Amino acid sequence: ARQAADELRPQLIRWGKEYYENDQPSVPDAEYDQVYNQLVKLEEQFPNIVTSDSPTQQVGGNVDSDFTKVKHPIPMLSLGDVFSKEELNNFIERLQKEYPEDQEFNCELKIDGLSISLRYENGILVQGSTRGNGKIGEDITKNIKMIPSIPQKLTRPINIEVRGECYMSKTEFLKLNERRQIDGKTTFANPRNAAAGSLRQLDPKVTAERHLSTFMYNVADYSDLQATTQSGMLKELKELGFTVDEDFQVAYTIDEINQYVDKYQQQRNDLSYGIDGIVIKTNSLPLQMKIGHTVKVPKWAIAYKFSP
Ligand SMILES: COc1nc2nc(N)nc(N)c2nc1C
Repeated sequence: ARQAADELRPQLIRWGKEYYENDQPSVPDAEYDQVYNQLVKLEEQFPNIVTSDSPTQQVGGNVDSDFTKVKHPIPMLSLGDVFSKEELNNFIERLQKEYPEDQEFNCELKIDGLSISLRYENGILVQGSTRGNGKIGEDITKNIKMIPSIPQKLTRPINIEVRGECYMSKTEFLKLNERRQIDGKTTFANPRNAAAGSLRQLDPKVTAERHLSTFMYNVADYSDLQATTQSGMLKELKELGFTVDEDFQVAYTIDEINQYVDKYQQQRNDLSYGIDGIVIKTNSLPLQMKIGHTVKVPKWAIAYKFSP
């Protein structure tokens, strides 16, 4: 097992660097996920083979030296993921076994973009950053200001840190790659890499011409919000001026969750942007706080990943 893990780890670290730092991965996400989960299972079986540099011990991503660094006051976590309905059901059942009061879930589309964090003081946008390694991100404030869907000023003068996904629509992606082909440049493998490459630009003018979009879905510090549920928080973010993916839906049973998953598994190709799965979250915000998170992921949320 140790020998197997010693082979998997460096490969995942190399792939991780390609994906997070150069936005040009050499393998499809599904292959990375599959090898990553092999390592997770090995480490679960033989905990003593876990090393501190193992990709399972840190949120992916690094910080490019060209950008000013930003320390996230509240770490930006990633999400645990499952790849089958059976695993999804197990996750929900385990959660409800530990927290019987957890009977209401918010189902959301998992946009295939890159995570960003936006900080507002008295309702004014003061900083935008990438997730980086979860604790330290890159300051991309100048680029963030070039994205039309990101409000420079909120409808209420509050202090808030909002997290979400920056993505490129399928049509923008195709147009960009066509242009790059004509200019004899390399093309992007998928919209996620195109969005990452466009956002992590040193020249904000380049970001401006890439027509990026955003959906905000989480709040790091929601002390100034009235909402007490995830679904209510999304509505409040919309009122504040953010763009929110309106496809979210509250579910009260595992069947309703599965119906939502099936619905968007079918509609996936008709959406104007790429999604790589569904995120199911405990809807009660106080309960989210009570359930908490591991060093890497919230324990009140799970990502159901679509097979490619
Ligand atoms: C609570 O943390 C998260 N929530 C999310 N929600 C949606 N809808 N999509 C995501 N990609 C996402 N990612 C993270 C880390």
